[in-house]
Amino acid sequence: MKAQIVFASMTGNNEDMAEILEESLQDAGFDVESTDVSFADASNYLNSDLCIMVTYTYGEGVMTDELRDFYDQLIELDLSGKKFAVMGSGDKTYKEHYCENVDDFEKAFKKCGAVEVATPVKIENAVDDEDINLIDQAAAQMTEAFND
Ligand SMILES: Cc1cc2nc3c(=O)[nH]c(=O)nc-3n(C[C@H](O)[C@H](O)[C@H](O)COP(=O)(O)O)c2cc1C
Repeated sequence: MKAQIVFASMTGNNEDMAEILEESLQDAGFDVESTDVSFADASNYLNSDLCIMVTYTYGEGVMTDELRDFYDQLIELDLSGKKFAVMGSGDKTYKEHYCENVDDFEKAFKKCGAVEVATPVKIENAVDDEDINLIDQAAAQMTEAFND
């Protein structure tokens, strides 16, 4: 099974999440490709069974230009028959905007016809041991979805 992870990260927290998820999925037998959103083309999701977005949220939920460009590509795709998951790191001091771009991508994948196979993981800032458990649990849910 092929998994495509796209991550958006400025200071490394979301990149760390993506790396942990990548390892976890590889251990479960997935063939994983992980790409920085700056270099990613959303159409790559068409070649994978599991589509994953790991994203920051900056600017009180307003997407950065690179995230918006990627989002605009994604929203045009037909991802019927694909499975998806989203996760990200944000900061609760931004209150109602906490991890808002994670929610934006969750809605976008649903609009594209993909089926969500893991509970979104939202963590605060840097990854700690508890967060690693959450990411691993989400990876287990993703894996389970292919065993049904
Ligand atoms: C200027 C600025 C704006 C931010 N806006 C938000 C926000 O709206 N919502 C949120 O959850 N976190 C917000 N954050 C926190 C970052 O998303 C958080 O630190 C995250 O871990 C950064 O991820 P990265 O290290 O992958 O870039 C903001 C941080 C900065 C510096």
